[in-house]
Amino acid sequence: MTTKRPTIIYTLTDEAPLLATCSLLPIIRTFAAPAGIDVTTSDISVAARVLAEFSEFLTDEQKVPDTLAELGRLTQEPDTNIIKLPNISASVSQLMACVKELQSKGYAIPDYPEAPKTDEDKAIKVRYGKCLGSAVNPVLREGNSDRRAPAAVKNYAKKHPHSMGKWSQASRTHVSHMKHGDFYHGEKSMTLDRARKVKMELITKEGEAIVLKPEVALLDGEIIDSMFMSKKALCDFYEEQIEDARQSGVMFSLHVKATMMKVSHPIVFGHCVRIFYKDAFKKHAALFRELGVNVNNGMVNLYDKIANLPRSQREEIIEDLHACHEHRPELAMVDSAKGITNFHSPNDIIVDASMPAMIRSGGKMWGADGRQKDAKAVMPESTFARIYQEMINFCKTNGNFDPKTMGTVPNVGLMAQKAEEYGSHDKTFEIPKAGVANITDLDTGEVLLSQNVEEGDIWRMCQVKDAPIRDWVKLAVTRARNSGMPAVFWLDPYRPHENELIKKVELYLKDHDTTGLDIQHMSQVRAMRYTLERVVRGQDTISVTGNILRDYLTDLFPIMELGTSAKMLSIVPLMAGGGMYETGAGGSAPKHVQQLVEENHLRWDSLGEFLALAVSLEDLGIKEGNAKAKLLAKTLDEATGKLLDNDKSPSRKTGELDNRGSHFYLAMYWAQALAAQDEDAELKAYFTPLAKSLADNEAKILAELSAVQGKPVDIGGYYMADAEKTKTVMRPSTTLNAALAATRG
Ligand SMILES: NC(=O)C1=CN([C@@H]2O[C@H](COP(=O)(O)OP(=O)(O)OC[C@H]3O[C@@H](n4cnc5c(N)ncnc54)[C@H](OP(=O)(O)O)[C@@H]3O)[C@@H](O)[C@H]2O)C=CC1
Ligand SMILES: O=C(O)CCC(=O)C(=O)O
Ligand SMILES: [Mg+2]
Repeated sequence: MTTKRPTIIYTLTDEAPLLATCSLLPIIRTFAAPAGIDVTTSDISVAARVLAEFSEFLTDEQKVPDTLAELGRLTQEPDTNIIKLPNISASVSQLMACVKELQSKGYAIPDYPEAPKTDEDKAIKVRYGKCLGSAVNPVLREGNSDRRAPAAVKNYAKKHPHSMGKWSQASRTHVSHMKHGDFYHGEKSMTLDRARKVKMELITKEGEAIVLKPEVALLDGEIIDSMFMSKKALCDFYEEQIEDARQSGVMFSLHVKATMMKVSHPIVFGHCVRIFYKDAFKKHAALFRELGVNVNNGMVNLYDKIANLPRSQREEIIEDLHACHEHRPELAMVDSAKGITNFHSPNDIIVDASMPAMIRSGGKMWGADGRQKDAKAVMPESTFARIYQEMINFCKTNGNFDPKTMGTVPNVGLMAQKAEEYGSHDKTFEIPKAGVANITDLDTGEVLLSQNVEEGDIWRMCQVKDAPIRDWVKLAVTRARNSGMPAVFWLDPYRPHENELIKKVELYLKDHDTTGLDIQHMSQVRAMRYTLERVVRGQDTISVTGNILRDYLTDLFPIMELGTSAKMLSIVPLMAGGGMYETGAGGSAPKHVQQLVEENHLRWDSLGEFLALAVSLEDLGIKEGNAKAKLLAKTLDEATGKLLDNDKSPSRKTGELDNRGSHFYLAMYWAQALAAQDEDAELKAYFTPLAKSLADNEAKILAELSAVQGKPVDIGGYYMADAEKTKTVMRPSTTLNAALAATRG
């Protein structure tokens, strides 16, 4: 029998979370060691994934294993315990920047072929495609999602409410979505009567059969959907909305999720940009074609492509673009100081984070003049856009939410095994010719679902397997039971897919004892209204949702309740028995890196990591019968509570306590909690000296940590920072480093 040591796998990702890890990981290892727990790492950064993909271009010393594939495999093992930090879901421009940086560091990987001509280049583009967008989370999320604000965090937010912008009834901010011709309106759905293999095929009007996806293996009981977005309806919609914003004098902003919906949303984004600037695009059509301009990747792509043109030609284009603004509405800005608009890159405005930010600030977005103004938030797909309008209506009527009194809305999300739209990118196609798009049984030739499509329409197939649905229903019942909160399934009976889900939910609820539980299902808009009526009365309600709403609601409610989704507990009970603990529900905060590099201050809050680590340790303790791990979890929670009470979270301002300082306090409080307990004498003896040395040296350590702030630092890269340089920057307190080293012996 092998006696594998209990192991926590800590992911190394990108940007602010990776920087924070440099400081936090040595602390975690110091505390885990005496419980016999190994903390190993797994590098799943964009850079590591690119290098793993293009191994044959590298020297033997440069080659790295495919850690993401290995981690994905481990999610199938029952004792796996992963702490997953947010990672970059790269846009094309981010990927190209990453490639450039790696090449400059001597990695002879190929250029990203934006407009491939040869078969070889086409193959390279396909391989780079694997590193684009949300390429990590769907591989690891082999379980459904349980996201909530722990009681200590919620109570802290009630005591120390964050600022909220005022909502006025006169606000003209609103959401605009398509009323016809989008994915919602033409959706068809079915539950499979048996396992089948299907293909996705387009039969053109001329009778040509074009196989878009040769084979998808489907399981018995799986729900599949076929849906398309009409290009014409989308473009007409944009024309109307742009004109409506101009006439009514509100700013125009476009909100998509191009990271997760990496095939469809860049196309949806590109149409909007081309329509907005249509006169300039018409005038320069031939040149833009020749240059390979592709604004599906944002205006940044256009600016890059014209950068090397003769000055006069470049200036003429810029002038023509500017001239378009004269008869267009004002554009919402991502960074008004730098002149970066909402159209710069589809990944700058990511709907799950951008809409809550707008609602939190009273329905305002930034204008080019640096002022906050009302905006038309355009979200073409109507399926989920309506929830935001419902919340806006509520805020206009009732005023802004009050974090001091509002109830909490945890989420149970259907996510496992690439559920629903978020797993559809390999089954999403821009239709090359008008015709009929069929999902056809490969063996019998039976057409299961069929759509009439035109050239340029976006057609996709979504899947959700039966086992994840059963698991999701079970998780919802468990959470309702454990929390005592009502649980609402946000399911729209007018939507064919959700109608299929409702049947399954009703069936699988019967597998559980639901006596005394309040479990209902309602359409999204009603569910939002019902939940908000409770929220303002301080009542809590679990939202049980599909994959997209999981994503949207776990930023939306936390941002209202806690000011950020970084403070969420985000658990993925893996269906094979293991656990993945995501840290927070937000992303990798690129702006924080900029502040670190310019001013050596990292405002990233690792609360999400602290919470995830406690649950990971607790789970490991229970599964391995490791009492020391359980005690580490309990004392870590105490330390986290104390950190909140004593206000030792990072400040946004340079010169004040930052991420590294808050890690010091966590270590000190954790060591003190272990020194104070009497359940385990060994741990008490082990941590008492550390508790003492940290407390004795508090002032000295803080001085060392703050002395470095205020000056620029060099971490030797962005996508692949230099490990030694980063360590020097992120671990500047020799006293703290020595105390940790002395403890580990
Ligand atoms: N689980 C995952 O892997 C996820 C990854 N992403 C990826 O992250 C990147 C950035 O996405 P974006 O939409 O900008 O969202 P982010 O969540 O990264 O950022 C939004 C803002 O939230 C605040 N914030 C988020 N986390 C923290 C934290 N721990 N401490 C302090 N503040 C925090 C920051 O505000 P401020 O700047 O005001 O300090 C930040 O600018 C993208 O590549 C995206 O795809 C996004 C979501 C989840
Ligand atoms: O994987 C991504 O790109 C984003 C994930 C996300 O936003 C979420 O899970 O909340
Ligand atoms: Mg999200």
